[in-house]
Amino acid sequence: MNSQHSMEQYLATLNEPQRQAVEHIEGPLMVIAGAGSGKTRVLTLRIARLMELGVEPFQILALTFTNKAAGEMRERIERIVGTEARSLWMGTFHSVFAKILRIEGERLGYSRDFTIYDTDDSHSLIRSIVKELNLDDKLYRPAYVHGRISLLKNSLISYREYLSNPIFLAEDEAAQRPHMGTIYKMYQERCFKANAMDFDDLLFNTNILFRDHLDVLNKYQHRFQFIMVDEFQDTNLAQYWIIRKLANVHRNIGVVGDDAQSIYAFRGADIRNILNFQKDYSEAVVVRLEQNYRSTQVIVEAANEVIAHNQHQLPKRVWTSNPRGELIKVIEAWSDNEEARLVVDDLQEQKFKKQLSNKEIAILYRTNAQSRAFEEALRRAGIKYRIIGGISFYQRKEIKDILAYLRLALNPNDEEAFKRIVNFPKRGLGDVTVDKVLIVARTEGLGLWGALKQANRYLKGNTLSVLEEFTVMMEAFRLMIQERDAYEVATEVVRRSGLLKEYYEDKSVEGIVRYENIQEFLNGVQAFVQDPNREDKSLSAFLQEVALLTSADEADDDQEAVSLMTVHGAKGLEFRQVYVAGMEEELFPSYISSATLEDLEEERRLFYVAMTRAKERLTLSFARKRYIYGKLMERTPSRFLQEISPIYLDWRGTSPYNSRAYREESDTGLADAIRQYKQNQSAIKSATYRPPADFQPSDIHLVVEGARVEHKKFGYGTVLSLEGSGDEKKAVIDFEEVGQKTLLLKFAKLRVHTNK
Ligand SMILES: Nc1ncnc2c1ncn2[C@@H]1O[C@H](COP(=O)(O)OP(=O)(O)OP(=O)(O)O)[C@@H](O)[C@H]1O
Ligand SMILES: [Mg+2]
Repeated sequence: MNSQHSMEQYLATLNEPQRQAVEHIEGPLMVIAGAGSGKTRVLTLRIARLMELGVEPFQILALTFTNKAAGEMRERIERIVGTEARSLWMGTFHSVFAKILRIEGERLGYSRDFTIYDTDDSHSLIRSIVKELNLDDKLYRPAYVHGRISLLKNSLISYREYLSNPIFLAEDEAAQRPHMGTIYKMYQERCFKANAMDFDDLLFNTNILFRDHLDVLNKYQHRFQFIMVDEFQDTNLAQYWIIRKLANVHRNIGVVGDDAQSIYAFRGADIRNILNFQKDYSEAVVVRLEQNYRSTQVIVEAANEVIAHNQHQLPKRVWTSNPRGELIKVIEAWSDNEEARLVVDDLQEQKFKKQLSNKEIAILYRTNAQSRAFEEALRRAGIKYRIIGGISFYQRKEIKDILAYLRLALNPNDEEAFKRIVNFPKRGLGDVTVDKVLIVARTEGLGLWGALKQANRYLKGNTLSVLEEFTVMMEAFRLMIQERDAYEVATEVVRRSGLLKEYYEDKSVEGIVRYENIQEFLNGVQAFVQDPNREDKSLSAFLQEVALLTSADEADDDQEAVSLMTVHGAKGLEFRQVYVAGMEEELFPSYISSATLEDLEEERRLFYVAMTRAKERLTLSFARKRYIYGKLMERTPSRFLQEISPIYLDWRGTSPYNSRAYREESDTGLADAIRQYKQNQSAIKSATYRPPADFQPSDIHLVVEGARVEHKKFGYGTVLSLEGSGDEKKAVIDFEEVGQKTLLLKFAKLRVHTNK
């Protein structure tokens, strides 16, 4: 009774097309609509309504962009229909189909405990294959080869198809990499032998499973009466085929997306899936949402203007009845560091003026490398922030070490895990021994575990006994897994493996941090097993969850922190205030992407995504000079800035001297900037005479009396005098912001204007 009431309340807030989509029951449905028009909301309410109409939660499959998005959606639905919502099949494509492959993977020859290889594992495997084949590792760089294999798999091209179709070979030959097919084949075979799947295999193998095992397909086709996909524009072929097959019986497939926000073509996402959908489901009800509920008029209209520059797009109108709102502020800085300072100045002012909390603010950038300057500026201002994406907790060395132990305990054929930890902590087992084991495993078809068990046939002496000790230990872990939960196993593994001792005894700063991280990791495993909503508390379930975390999943929403992330990571999210940094040519649009029209259009969609994350206020910033690979380079403002009419912009002109703030002396950030500009002007000018190596990070030989230097923390300064020599060399520096300091050059990491 209560719950129905709230469903009705929700329905009452919807506009007409939204209601039509929510109330749609049977048959295919496609909602293609602009940013902020309520697509995700419609999808959520439709699920709740279906459940209210009596559809069982396990009959509904909903695929989202991040696991976090799935969690949030589940919570919302729970508020309407109650705890039943927990039994919905919801998550990313990868996590849902990994779950199904755990259950059905034996059909394909994988055991239940298969490992999911992460990018590092894949790269390491490729590196060893390239080495074995004696190929040029510059030509066959792991990241490149992996990208190529990934794209092939996401386009459902197996290595067999690759090898039997001259088209692919011709492509790679043109790129002077004729051995790509051989590497692809070996890569797949090695993964299979190691009982491992990489990320792309989760989709690729699901397709094979459904193609070759009709009884399995049939089971899931009947189970999932309703299938829903958010962010449909970013599905690739492998994903499209999975849902197409699954929906074949009931044909209740509902997709929502926005072609203007398609930003994963580089990973094989294909907007044509939107067109295919209309072909495959000609009876589909197509709903268009045009009203944006998220952003101000200024933001909506400016975003429309930008995206209109793309030739390839479906015609679409987006409007809003929200207030007109503030103009889009453009911040122009002289350097990347100053850009960060000005942004943080503005952010502080806004926080104060509008009583914003940190979590209502986001700073977005095109590449992760841009985060450093913002982190520093925020830290200096004492503002809490969190980086979403970047190096995640689970990517840290010490955590990957524990995970490798746990993975190997669960899947004793996991070669990449084995290579990582067989000699860590140090046991005196060298590469030669490791290679021997792996060669026996491969050539005799024993698999890694078989080869380990028979080590006495091909090893002897101390090496043999150490390796046998290792094998016995892993065996003990293996037995434990069957009886104990993930937490009990993890604590035992951390202790017995010697990992805890290794880091406990390391009293360097890094060692202490690593030790703490291990504790933190164990806390995480404990929380996992204590979660009352979780039925499966096994190590296997835990490892699966960790392997499938997307970078956006790690954000902790309760935290009172400003969010820093790439634009890609911000998809689907919204914030009251958004800063988009680095609006410069060759950065946004990125250097690689301005090459072809198609790439440029993808960058423009990315910028459209960035702009439309903002609810109330949007700020765009760029720098006139920026360090690129350690060199200070001249920058040109992004063409995207020109694509917004001046009527939407608060751009204070190209010179800070013209600015209102300069005249009023009210904007401290800008006033600082101007001061610094004046002081640096001569240095910068002279520096441009010998581009591009005008700045030399931390070269102590260039620190001479009178030199202008920049310090990470203290900012700009002038060297007054020098003392001592060699490692003891110190400089007395007069910093503009913090005054005089004496620094030991060895540690100071100064950037020096050579001033020649
Ligand atoms: N009918 C409505 N009344 C009030 N608020 C709404 C309505 N529809 C959507 N909203 C709000 O508008 C915002 C955007 O909605 P939502 O995130 O569902 O849009 P979206 O189309 O999925 O956006 P994106 O394309 O960025 O993923 C949310 O804050 C949502 O709660
Ligand atoms: Mg959405």
